Amino acid sequence: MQNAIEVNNLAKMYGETQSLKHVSFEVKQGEIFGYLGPSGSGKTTTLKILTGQLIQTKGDVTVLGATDQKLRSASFLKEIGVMTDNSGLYERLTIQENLQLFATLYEVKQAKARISEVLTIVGLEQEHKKAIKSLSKGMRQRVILARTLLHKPTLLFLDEPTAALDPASKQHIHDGLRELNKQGTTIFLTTHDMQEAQDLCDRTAILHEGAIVELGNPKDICRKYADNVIEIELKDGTIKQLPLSADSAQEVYQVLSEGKVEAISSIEPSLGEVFIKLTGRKLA
Ligand SMILES: Nc1ncnc2c1ncn2[C@@H]1O[C@H](COP(=O)(O)OP(=O)(O)OP(=O)(O)O)[C@@H](O)[C@H]1O
Repeated sequence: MQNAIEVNNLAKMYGETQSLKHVSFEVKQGEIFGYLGPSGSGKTTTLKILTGQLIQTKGDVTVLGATDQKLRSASFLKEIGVMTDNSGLYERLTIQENLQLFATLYEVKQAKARISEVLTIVGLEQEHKKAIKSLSKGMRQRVILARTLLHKPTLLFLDEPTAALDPASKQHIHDGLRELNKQGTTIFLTTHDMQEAQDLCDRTAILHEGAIVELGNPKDICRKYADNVIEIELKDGTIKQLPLSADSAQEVYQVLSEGKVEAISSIEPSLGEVFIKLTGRKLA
């Protein structure tokens, strides 16, 4: 199957500032791909190049088979959905009226039914009569996501979709994204929230100062940086750390057969800890 996104040796200069350096990765059809990095690492720059809003200095980008000028064509824009923090909602109108307006603009067929579908995906079907001005930040974000979905994009770009949202609102957005993904939508999302990446993404790229420093499944990345140590918690509260090797087998067998074990776990760093290890930088 053709990849949804292919990026080869991508570089971007803003005057003298190099914001991307030789970035290469691909996103498979049907994946949720997380593009992680701290502020200023180049996430938005990449997203803008992939969605035809910015032209790269060097390198090749193919999105849904489109390259160069085609990334700015109407037919390409119909295939993708782009969600940024730029709201553009009409404050005095209701959720339903806002979506109706955008459905007309996008020439969405059977708009009423589609609006009902997207509201169900974001969990706002009961709230459709509420005015935008009465909504919380999290609910507004869900309306923006619903608007992004109206024209049934097969590939969705999300720029920090849950930044500054409370945990319950984050959860609603995550549930909506999982549902969309289940229906076949490929999702590319930027975030500096490592927990979000760990919970949601099939694969993630970690970006640092314009370069990818790690790429893979979040669990595999964490395992790669694990210290290969297992921790045994005994019923008397003692904690033993043993190397994950054949030499530890006898000791593990002994405590297990004596019925002393409360829990055995492997010690793996979180994605956030891996990031700090790789770059020496903390995330927000
Ligand atoms: N229009 C611009 N002109 C000059 N420099 C820019 C411009 N846009 C971005 N940059 C620089 O390029 C680098 C990458 O910026 P970018 O916005 O892509 O990072 P980011 O990872 O999305 O950050 P954030 O999480 O804060 O949005 C930064 O050093 C930034 O200052």
